[in-house]
Amino acid sequence: MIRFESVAAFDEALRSLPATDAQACEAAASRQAMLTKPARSLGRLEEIAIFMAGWQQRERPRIERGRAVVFAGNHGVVAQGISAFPASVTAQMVANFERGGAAINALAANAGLTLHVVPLDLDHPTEDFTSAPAMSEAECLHALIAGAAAIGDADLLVLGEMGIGNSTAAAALAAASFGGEGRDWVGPGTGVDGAGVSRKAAVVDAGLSCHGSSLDTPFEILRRLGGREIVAIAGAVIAARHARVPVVLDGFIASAAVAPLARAVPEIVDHLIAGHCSAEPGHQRLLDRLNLRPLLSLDMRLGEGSGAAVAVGVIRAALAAHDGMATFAEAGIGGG
Ligand SMILES: O=C(O)c1ccc[n+]([C@@H]2O[C@H](COP(=O)([O-])O)[C@@H](O)[C@H]2O)c1
Ligand SMILES: Cc1cc2nc[nH]c2cc1C
Repeated sequence: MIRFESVAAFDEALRSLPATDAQACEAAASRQAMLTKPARSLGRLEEIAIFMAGWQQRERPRIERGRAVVFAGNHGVVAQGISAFPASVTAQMVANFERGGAAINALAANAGLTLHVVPLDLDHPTEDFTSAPAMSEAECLHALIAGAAAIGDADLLVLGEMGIGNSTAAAALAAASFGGEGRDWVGPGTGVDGAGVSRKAAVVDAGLSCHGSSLDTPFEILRRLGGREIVAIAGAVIAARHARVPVVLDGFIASAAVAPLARAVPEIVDHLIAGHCSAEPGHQRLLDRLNLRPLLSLDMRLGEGSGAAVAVGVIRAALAAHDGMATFAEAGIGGG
């Protein structure tokens, strides 16, 4: 279990990532080649089965302990008028998750996932990143630890978030990690109008200029511009990697949590699947920078793990074909 007891421990965890199991990948690829279908005719379903085999270290991967985790956090930058909703909605939606009434409750159940909701100090929003670091070092480490602790004993992990204002923080993380200005990464989020989108761009630019050359390590980018739920996703991604647990990322904000990590260590994405491409305009660009190809593109822009949970249905389909199909030899079919 990864500890994140210090910034040095975080850096060490990020720089000592295990690789996929090449033997299990080879075994799964050989099995795919023997199944009763023209070579590669199941397209990305074949790649998914091989990906899952590598991380689960077995020729026939399974999803028996699929787990969705939704982290929630509040953001000081909401004071800048950058969301269509007030910060109070974060806690109200957490209560909705706990009562079972949100989209992710229905979609996690539909995908055969247990759902775990992790509210992170909602009564204490982060600082407004246009004038101060969003978090202290201790607060950022605490959020990383909460993320790592939430992975449980999953054999597939879905990561999502809830946090009014976090599409602005996500845009700032993307810009700090991959370059560009606020306007290259912002979008409507929960539904602000054109003037709101321009305000978001100015807020991101103000954050970038406030923190300037201090945005030089993954930890400092997360700490200065992120939020607790975003940092927790980063912690969960690193912890899952050390436990060799494949991860399905949700939308723009979940992807932005990985951006500071990927800038420094591009292979952090090797155990990640982008569940979908959200309608937030920066998401496709961000996925391109992360070198991730989304499974679905359904014009969703909800967050809370919803798009990733829908994508689990595709992953289950890939494993069902991989495990259940007959080989040419078993079926007595020649010429394959
Ligand atoms: O996942 C996405 O791509 C996505 C796109 C837009 C909005 N959201 C959700 O909406 C909230 C952030 O939007 P905003 O406008 O408050 O910054 C947060 O709770 C996210 O889960 C999520
Ligand atoms: C209602 C609502 C639900 C959400 N789920 C994730 N982000 C959200 C933002 C709002 C506003």
